[in-house]
Amino acid sequence: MPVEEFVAGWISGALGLVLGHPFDTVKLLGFFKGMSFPIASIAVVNSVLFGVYSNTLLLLTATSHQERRAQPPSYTHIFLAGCTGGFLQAYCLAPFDLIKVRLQNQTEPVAQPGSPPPQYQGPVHCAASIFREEGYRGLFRGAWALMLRDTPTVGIYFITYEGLCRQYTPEGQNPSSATVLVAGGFAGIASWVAATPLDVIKSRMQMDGLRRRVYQGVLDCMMSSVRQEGLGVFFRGVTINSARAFPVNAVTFLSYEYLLRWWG
Ligand SMILES: CN(C)C(=N)NCCC[C@H](N)C(=O)O
Repeated sequence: MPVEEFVAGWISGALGLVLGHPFDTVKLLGFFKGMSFPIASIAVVNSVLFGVYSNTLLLLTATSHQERRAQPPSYTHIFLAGCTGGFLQAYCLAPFDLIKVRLQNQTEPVAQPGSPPPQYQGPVHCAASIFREEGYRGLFRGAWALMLRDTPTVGIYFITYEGLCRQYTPEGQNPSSATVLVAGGFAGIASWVAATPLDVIKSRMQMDGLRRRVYQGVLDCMMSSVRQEGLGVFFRGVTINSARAFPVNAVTFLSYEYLLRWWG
């Protein structure tokens, strides 16, 4: 199994993360002040995403990354490989994402002088507390919603990227840097616009069960959210998700493409 796609995915995920840092800091109230946890999580998850995507395409089309410009895979194959990458990335992402959401939803993200300490004092403390209080399965709370979010939307991510690259690149050639940046940025936006409804539900499922269970499952969470807040609930955060998605994914794809070309 070729491993360079996993390594390129890891490095490009880390570079994208640095660009997404200001947006995540806004969203997460200082959670990303330290960079080590996000690098350890997002970069590893990105490595799984790109590595599984490329190896699934290799299985489906018998072409390596270098051969794919001359023999472009069909959009059906790209979508299926993207969905496979999305499904497996969701499994790896689930515990990290749960920790992120739990920390994000703390009213006091860091200890204030004179006030009681926050429930979770950092990512490691948060993981240990969830494990202690909710068991191993607790670390995977909301994982189904995450898989439902990521499986189709990562398919959309790679279809958009490939579609735009093909549109603006002469046949058989590698896309230019500008094309890769624009296609990667729009791939990020398209996938996040599609992912936002389930992203909202996923976060609610991850917060559920902290004191008592509110939702019976993903469907129940969707129905009661719409009943109480209307259909607009599914678009909460779509603007910041899209604003973050463009630069993060432009840089992710650019570095991924160039690393693979460089390793040749
Ligand atoms: C849930 N969605 C939209 C995705 N997983 N999209 C593909 C990768 C996104 C990239 N790692 C990012 O953080 O923007």
